Amino acid sequence: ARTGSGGGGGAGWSLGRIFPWASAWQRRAPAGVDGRGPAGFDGVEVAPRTAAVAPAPARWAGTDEDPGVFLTWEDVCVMVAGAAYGAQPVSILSGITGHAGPGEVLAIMGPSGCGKTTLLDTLAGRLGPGITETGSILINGRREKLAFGTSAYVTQDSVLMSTMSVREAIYYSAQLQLPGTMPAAEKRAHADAVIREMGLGDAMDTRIGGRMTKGISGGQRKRVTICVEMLTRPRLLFLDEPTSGLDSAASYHVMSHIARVAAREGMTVVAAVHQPCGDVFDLFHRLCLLAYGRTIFFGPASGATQFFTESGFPCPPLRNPSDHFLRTINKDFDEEIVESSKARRKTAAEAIEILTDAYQSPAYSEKTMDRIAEMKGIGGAPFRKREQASFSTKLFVLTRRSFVNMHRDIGYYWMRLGVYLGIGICLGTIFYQVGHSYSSIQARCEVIMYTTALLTFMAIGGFPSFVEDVKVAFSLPSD
Ligand SMILES: Nc1ncnc2c1ncn2[C@@H]1O[C@H](COP(=O)(O)OP(=O)(O)OP(=O)(O)O)[C@@H](O)[C@H]1O
Repeated sequence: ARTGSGGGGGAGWSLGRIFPWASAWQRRAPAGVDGRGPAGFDGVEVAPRTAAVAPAPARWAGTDEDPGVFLTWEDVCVMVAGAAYGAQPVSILSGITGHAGPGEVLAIMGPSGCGKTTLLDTLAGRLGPGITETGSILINGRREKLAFGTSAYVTQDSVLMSTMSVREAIYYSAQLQLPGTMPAAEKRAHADAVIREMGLGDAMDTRIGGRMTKGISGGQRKRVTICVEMLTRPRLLFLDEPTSGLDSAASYHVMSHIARVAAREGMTVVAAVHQPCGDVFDLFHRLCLLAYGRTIFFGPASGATQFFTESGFPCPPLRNPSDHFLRTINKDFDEEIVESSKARRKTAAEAIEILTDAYQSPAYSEKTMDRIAEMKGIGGAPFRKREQASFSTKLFVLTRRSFVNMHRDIGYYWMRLGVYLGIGICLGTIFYQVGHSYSSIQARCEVIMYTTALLTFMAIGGFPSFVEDVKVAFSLPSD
């Protein structure tokens, strides 16, 4: 199997050669981790969390200068203005507290609409206008806006250029995001490795496609988006529904790869996940379970089952624990009655109250607060902006990509070319041999006016492509 981007020793090239900033990580990583490199996606068996993704300290030992990203948030509340004019603001999140550290995967779970994406957006500093937040969100104990290349966000809806192939989409991103000093061949090798790690080897040359043209599947699109964001090996990675649209095997391989990279390189991963299967759930180090904007549970993922059992909602035998958690706390469907070990069966609304109160007990919430206090004392130097492509490289790559995109888009380029030719022939024949008399001055002015007006109006036809370009530009990590 081909080794991955951080493969190190066993690979023909090393992470340190590609990412100068990563050499220190590589040196620190234990031989067993480094020498192996991430297994390919295709059919390679990956051991569960206990073996393949050990807790962070075993893999990642930060230094004073580079302790990794310790993200803490306390009492985070998010309010959004009501839809009607003058309506009261609506609370989306209230009093959310938690933490995530290097080498760990934190899963945010909860019923649909509970506030998972809002929490991710809040932590990533991406809340839109009209939404207000309160509370304290700190990185290594200080307020810090992470510099370019330090954090990445995989959104729920992937924004990709429909005319590009998988390989091209990732190559162009690699050219834009990776350091200008890195040779083009290494960028390509790194992009190829990341593509294979995500199990996209067979779809490399397939067109991404969009609404009008069929291309890769929804699950493959998701993986392409993850590839694009993981190219720079960010220190903090936010993932919104990384496994949506994937079958259980693909979900497991994608998440296990992310967890392995996190453990090896000290990456902090915060992922909003809908309905993980048992194997995927086992990959999570920590779980933040939300219901209707409130915390139901925050702590080691392996401790959630015990928490539910102690609170009177044991997981029935042969049921996936994550299914059990979500069924217990989903009150969208009134008829749902959850099974409780206590005498009376409970409604989901009652279950949520019981679990929320149970989580406030010192055994659970105080542990979280203690860990947050520890993380706030980590300190370390602010994260430096990572090197990226030069202005001239960006200009060249973006111009080239734009031309490739335009000439492949029949509606944008070829049809308009046909229309221009038609208009040219019409105007040419109408105003053929207008002569040089005084009356021809008027005819010449008309030609200029028609040509200018038509060119202006025809330019509007390019607007949809421009909008697509803008979306892609905004989805890329900003400088
Ligand atoms: N800008 C907004 N204006 C009004 N309500 C909003 C806004 N953003 C989010 N909400 C509401 O906040 C709640 C949480 O939304 P969010 O997208 O965070 O949920 P989610 O848990 O990610 O859902 P899903 O799993 O279905 O993606 C929802 O009820 C949603 O309707």
